Amino acid sequence: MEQHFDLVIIGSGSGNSIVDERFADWKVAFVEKGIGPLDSYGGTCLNVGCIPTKMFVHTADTARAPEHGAALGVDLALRGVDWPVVRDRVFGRIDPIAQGGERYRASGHDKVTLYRGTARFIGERRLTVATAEGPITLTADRIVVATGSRPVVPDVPGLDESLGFHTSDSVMRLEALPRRMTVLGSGFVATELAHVFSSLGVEITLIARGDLLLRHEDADVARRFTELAQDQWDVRLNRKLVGADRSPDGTLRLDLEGPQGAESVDTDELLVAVGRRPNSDLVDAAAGGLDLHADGRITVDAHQATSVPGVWALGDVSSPWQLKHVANHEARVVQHNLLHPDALRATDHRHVPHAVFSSPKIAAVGLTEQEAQASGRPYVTAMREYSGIAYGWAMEDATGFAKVLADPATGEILGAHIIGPEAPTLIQPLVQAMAFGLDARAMATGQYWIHPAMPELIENALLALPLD
Ligand SMILES: Cc1cc2nc3c(=O)[nH]c(=O)nc-3n(C[C@H](O)[C@H](O)[C@H](O)COP(=O)(O)OP(=O)(O)OC[C@H]3O[C@@H](n4cnc5c(N)ncnc54)[C@H](O)[C@@H]3O)c2cc1C
Ligand SMILES: NC(=O)c1ccc[n+]([C@@H]2O[C@H](COP(=O)([O-])OP(=O)(O)OC[C@H]3O[C@@H](n4cnc5c(N)ncnc54)[C@H](O)[C@@H]3O)[C@@H](O)[C@H]2O)c1
Repeated sequence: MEQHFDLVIIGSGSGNSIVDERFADWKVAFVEKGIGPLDSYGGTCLNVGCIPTKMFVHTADTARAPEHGAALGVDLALRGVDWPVVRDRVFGRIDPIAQGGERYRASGHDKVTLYRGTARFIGERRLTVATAEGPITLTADRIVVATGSRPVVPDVPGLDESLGFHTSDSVMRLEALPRRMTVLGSGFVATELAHVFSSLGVEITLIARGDLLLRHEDADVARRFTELAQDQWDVRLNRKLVGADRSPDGTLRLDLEGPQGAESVDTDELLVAVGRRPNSDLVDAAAGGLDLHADGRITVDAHQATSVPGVWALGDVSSPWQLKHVANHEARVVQHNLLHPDALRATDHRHVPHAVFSSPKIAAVGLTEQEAQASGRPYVTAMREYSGIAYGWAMEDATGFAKVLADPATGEILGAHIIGPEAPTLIQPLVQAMAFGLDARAMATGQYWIHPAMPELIENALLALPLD
């Protein structure tokens, strides 16, 4: 069977938000293969990414209250963690949203058809979809590829499906909390989920291949985070996983190579979190004539157009930033460009912020100091500790700081990095300043800063910049 459409959208994550009432006259098809253990509709962020992880992080932060209370003279005790209640609160909210989104797409509009199955290009603007009822061919004037990314599993002897390891797709739905969990990786997913499970009482061993965790952060931040992680978890730096095996009693044995030679770790569950690869292969982008980067991302121009006229791509499948706010922005640009082909809009990737919701939290925007150094442009930095502001005294925070980088001549803010409580919220005024061209001096002195609130940390860091 063959069907022709005005528009086909592949992937129901950020792609799902493109079609609104302005497309009412368009004949549209959505294609979604299903994600996570339940083959859910709605993509990574909703089902297996940002939203469940942050719901678990908030729970984990709450479980850590006794530790914070002790520093303040408040004697709290964690009496227990009811994992099924924790887990079912999260997915009891998320799963119905995914189901509702799918129902709406499947039956919400006469001119919209939802196909469940994997789409693959078989030519320019020509696809085959493997549905439960058999293959179907779709052709379209316009196609949006929003197929996202998936966890990478490194090629290590024994690390295959029969081992029973987890990725972020499955680990949040564990039947029961294990006594021990080993996390392979040292990036966003590894450090956020290590925080979640350790706060809920699981002994964490974290295996990193380098000597720093979160090594893409500003080096001062990555060093501070690595020190603090070593106080919480059994962190094995400079290690390589070379083998994995499960014994008959269920114990997983992981063989490592490190600075002291061979060693092994016994554990109950393994979480593999070593990065995500773009799903351009699943959609056979090359067969559709789409140009690819060496790392598999689909090549797009400033308007999110691919190398094939009429085909657009957005989000993790094409973006070097695997972040939901970036995918959302790109989806809005694609939406505009579909509706206004004669007045195309470009994406704005100038000041992309990110946050890591671990313990402690981290947030950043703009250049790291190592990037500023490599760029050769003049810069100055200033750093201020939470322990130097009144609210930091209130919290007894002894480890957090904010660091800012600026152009010494103009005061242009080049980068900002915060590690400590509420970092993802605290960074936002700096993102705004960079986006709207507010310089460091004007930002610090041209407005009131509520006393004694946490943003005084930013005010103090900006005031400390040695500008010309
Ligand atoms: C654990 C975790 C936590 C995260 N936390 C954050 C966070 O706090 N903040 C943040 O900004 N970002 C976070 N991210 C990243 C964020 O989730 C992604 O950047 C974002 O969801 C990407 O959106 P997308 O639309 O590109 O892809 P997706 O949302 O992944 O959508 C792609 C969809 O396409 C489908 N698909 C793939 N191939 C095909 C095919 N051939 N045919 C049909 N369907 C197909 C998939 O099943 C999927 O549903 C997190 C990611 C993970 C894994
Ligand atoms: N808060 C957030 O915004 C958030 C949270 C989670 C995920 N994400 C997005 O999802 C992406 C994927 O997350 P991630 O943590 O899987 O990837 P990542 O790129 O953040 O980190 C991967 C880590 O694995 C390490 N690594 C790579 N290969 C390895 C190997 N063979 N053995 C051991 N370590 C290895 C890398 O050195 C790196 O530290 C992130 O880059 C981010 O864009 C965002």
